[in-house]
Amino acid sequence: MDLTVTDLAIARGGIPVLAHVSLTLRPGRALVLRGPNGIGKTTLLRTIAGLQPPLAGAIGLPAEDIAYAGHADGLKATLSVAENLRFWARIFGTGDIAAALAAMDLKGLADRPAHSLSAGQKRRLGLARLLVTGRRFWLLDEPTVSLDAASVALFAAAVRAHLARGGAALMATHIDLGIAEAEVLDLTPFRAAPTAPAPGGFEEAFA
Ligand SMILES: Nc1ncnc2c1ncn2[C@@H]1O[C@H](COP(=O)(O)OP(=O)(O)OP(=O)(O)O)[C@@H](O)[C@H]1O
Repeated sequence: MDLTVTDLAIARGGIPVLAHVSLTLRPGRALVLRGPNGIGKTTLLRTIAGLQPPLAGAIGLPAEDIAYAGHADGLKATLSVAENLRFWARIFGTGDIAAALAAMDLKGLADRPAHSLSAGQKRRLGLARLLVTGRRFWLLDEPTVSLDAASVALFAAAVRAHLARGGAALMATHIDLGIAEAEVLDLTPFRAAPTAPAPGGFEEAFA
């Protein structure tokens, strides 16, 4: 089954951000969302992940097929790296954390409490969590923030392996991940038209 977005209109803080966005993401494919700061990449990902409703349009894919990794890493600070992954593996009904530890080079940190990790190590753990979800459609918001070059390469390899297994990835990122087969969607043309000012102007509207 594909992830389909049809004629989507979305808002943030009550203000329309994007309109008429349509896209299709097929298993085995990656799509990179591009556009200037504030265009609405995060808002689009949050909407597709089911974290906020769209203003209009349709999203064709059950939320249970989606794993979302946003800006917050969502780690349990007092649990170790391995315990964090086991926790998520249980939530998602999967078992094996060894492959996730290996994929993001976390074996040597497995017993360290999450709160003691560096920013990049925390990010690697957050991304390793994707691997234990067992979900096919990954929605990733700036996944490489804080990662060094070696970790970006590890992450790109994990995404490629996911695609090869029939997974798919929709990613907002400003950097080139080196995933040559990824398609790019520039959201700039979909910027929503500014809303009309209220009759009587600002002062009347807020009087
Ligand atoms: N919590 C919020 N409340 C109200 N408005 C917000 C909030 N977060 C973001 N916005 C606004 O919503 C619009 C879209 O923001 P969004 O974060 O989706 O953009 P983005 O393309 O992901 O940006 P960036 O590249 O800077 O991460 C922007 O105009 C932004 O100022």
